[in-house]
Amino acid sequence: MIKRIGVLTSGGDAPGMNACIRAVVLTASAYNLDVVGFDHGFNGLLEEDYQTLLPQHVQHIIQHGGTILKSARCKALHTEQGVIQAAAVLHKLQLDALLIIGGDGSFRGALAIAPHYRGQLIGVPGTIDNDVDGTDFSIGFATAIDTALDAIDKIRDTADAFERIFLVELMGRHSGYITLSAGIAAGAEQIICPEFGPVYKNQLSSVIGPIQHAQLLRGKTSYIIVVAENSYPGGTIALAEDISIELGTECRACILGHIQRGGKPVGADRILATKLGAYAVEQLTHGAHLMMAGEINQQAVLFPLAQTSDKKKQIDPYLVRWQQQIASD
Ligand SMILES: Nc1ncnc2c1ncn2[C@@H]1O[C@H](COP(=O)(O)OP(=O)(O)O)[C@@H](O)[C@H]1O
Ligand SMILES: O=P(O)(O)OC[C@H]1O[C@](O)(COP(=O)(O)O)[C@@H](O)[C@@H]1O
Repeated sequence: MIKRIGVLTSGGDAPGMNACIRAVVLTASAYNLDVVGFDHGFNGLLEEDYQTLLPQHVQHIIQHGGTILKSARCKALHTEQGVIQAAAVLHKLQLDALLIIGGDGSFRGALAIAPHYRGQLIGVPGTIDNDVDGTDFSIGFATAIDTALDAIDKIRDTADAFERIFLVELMGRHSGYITLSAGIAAGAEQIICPEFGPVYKNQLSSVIGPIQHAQLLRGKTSYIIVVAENSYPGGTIALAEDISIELGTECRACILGHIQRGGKPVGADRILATKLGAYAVEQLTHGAHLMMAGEINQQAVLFPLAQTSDKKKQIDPYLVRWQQQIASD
């Protein structure tokens, strides 16, 4: 029988985290559980920076981006002393469980605390990157795609008007999910992301060839390349400069950056966040431990936290093939 649970948001914030906190608090209240919210991710846990969360505290937050609990990365949790301290605080506050809304890094943090903690640990995937195994989508991904699309569509207007080549850099530290999805939905002519193989300096033929082909044989005037961050030595601005030199044509870069993390969550993220937040609390009452609450084929499922970090989550191979063989031709 659990009575008190803690909740925190950790790592890159994602639109829909507030909707998830709301679902956690409302569901916990329905099961007569007390909820304590830690501020600033694991930092709040280590520093005992927390607040009691009641249903009235989560009123009208479902539509807001960011997170009312704040998010952060926490260096101290990478140390043995840090994880022991985290477990000690959980025991001190008599918390029977901790619910972590974050990405695979945050779940590694939970796994590090586990050997020292007597209570239950459960994760809910919240990251725009959608790079967590064990769930079709993570909270925030759908909104980030729409935000990126809004920007890329606007860039298309000016690219068309000036007949320019544009590089648009999108987020995703280790995964091309955002880049592939936004690139497909925007009708980008070319996509550069880790899963498509590396692009090396001074070996730009794989990038330049398709541009020339599109210009000469297809009469393309504007040309948009979406690029995942960290895809090129020196970054996307350097890539734009190198392409300009090779082609002898102006090529501009636009770094979308943290704009992708903000904004009102779209409906799909609010629904996913509500479902997974509620499901995670219910599963805690059934004893779930070291699990992530994910969604596969529209079904809420539990998935071992230890396997969420495998970084093997595949981007859609059908869309990859279509993009490489048909759209980039
Ligand atoms: N191996 C680890 N051991 C302990 N804590 C970790 C570990 N990996 C990540 N964390 C904690 O989780 C936090 C968030 O992880 P990060 O990878 O930055 O974001 P995300 O959870 O969105 O993937 C880190 O700042 C750190 O506090
Ligand atoms: O805001 P920061 O610390 O610069 O981090 C940027 C990174 O965070 C993200 O937005 C989200 O990543 P996580 O959810 O894994 O933390 C990445 O796409 C990006 O590389």
